[in-house]
Amino acid sequence: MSAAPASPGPGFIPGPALRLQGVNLQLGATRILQDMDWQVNAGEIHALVGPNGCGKSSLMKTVLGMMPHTGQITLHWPLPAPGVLAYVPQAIEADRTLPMTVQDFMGCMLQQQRPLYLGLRRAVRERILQGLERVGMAHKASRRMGDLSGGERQRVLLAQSLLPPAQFVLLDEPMAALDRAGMQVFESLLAQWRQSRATVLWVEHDLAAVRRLADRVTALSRGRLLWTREPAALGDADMLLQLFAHTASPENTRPEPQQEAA
Ligand SMILES: Nc1ncnc2c1ncn2[C@@H]1O[C@H](COP(=O)(O)OP(=O)(O)OP(=O)(O)O)[C@@H](O)[C@H]1O
Repeated sequence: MSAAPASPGPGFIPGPALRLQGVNLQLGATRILQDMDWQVNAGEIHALVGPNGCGKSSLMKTVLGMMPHTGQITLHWPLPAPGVLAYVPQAIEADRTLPMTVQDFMGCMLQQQRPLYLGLRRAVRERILQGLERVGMAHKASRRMGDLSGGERQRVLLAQSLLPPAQFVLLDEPMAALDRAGMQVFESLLAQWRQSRATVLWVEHDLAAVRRLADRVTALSRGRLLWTREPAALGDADMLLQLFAHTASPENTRPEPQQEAA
């Protein structure tokens, strides 16, 4: 069962609705996304599921405008001025030798109006610490990014998505490296986004979590949209078999090489 939507808090700007029409993405000879017509409602937590390599992250990057797609992608913001978008990528690599602390990283994300080597303004530093506090990472603010564990890095990625508060949130496997306490933190963030009526697009492999926490779920297979349903549909064994029995890879548009004659 999906969690019952909490009533929105006062003063929140709701998130946008998202619409894709005839979206295709081809990189080199590989068709990554094919003929995507899809809609995400304003203010819903919408999960994207499917086998490895089926195109979930590519779809998310396409929505973010990071991919050379064809077709139309529209965000219907409820206010005349666009709001804030937050993105938690699947992973970031941090060079251990790079002297960039967690606090510096958060400062870059906040785009304060002066170079980092001049230091963070006190007000910015306080906001950063509040964000890190929210994910249990305030005590690591002075650690180098390259020295963090995978789960710690994931928590910092979640922290940067909180500043400033966003109305459209894109999460690519945000629970992948989290321990049990980290998962609870993530669930509380989801509840916060729900409360503020943010639109959340959430790529996830943990189908039990999706069933429990999402409002709707879309399944992808080999770069195509398979279905959009209520999360309870994930309890249907036949549906899951249909989804995961497929091989994951998108289609290669190049013809297979011919066997040479003996
Ligand atoms: N830059 C690229 N050039 C060519 N192919 C790419 C590129 N980026 C991704 N792909 C291919 O696109 C397909 C979809 O990748 P994508 O990362 O979107 O899958 P995914 O569903 O998010 O997988 P996972 O669950 O493993 O994270 C994969 O087969 C991948 O190899």
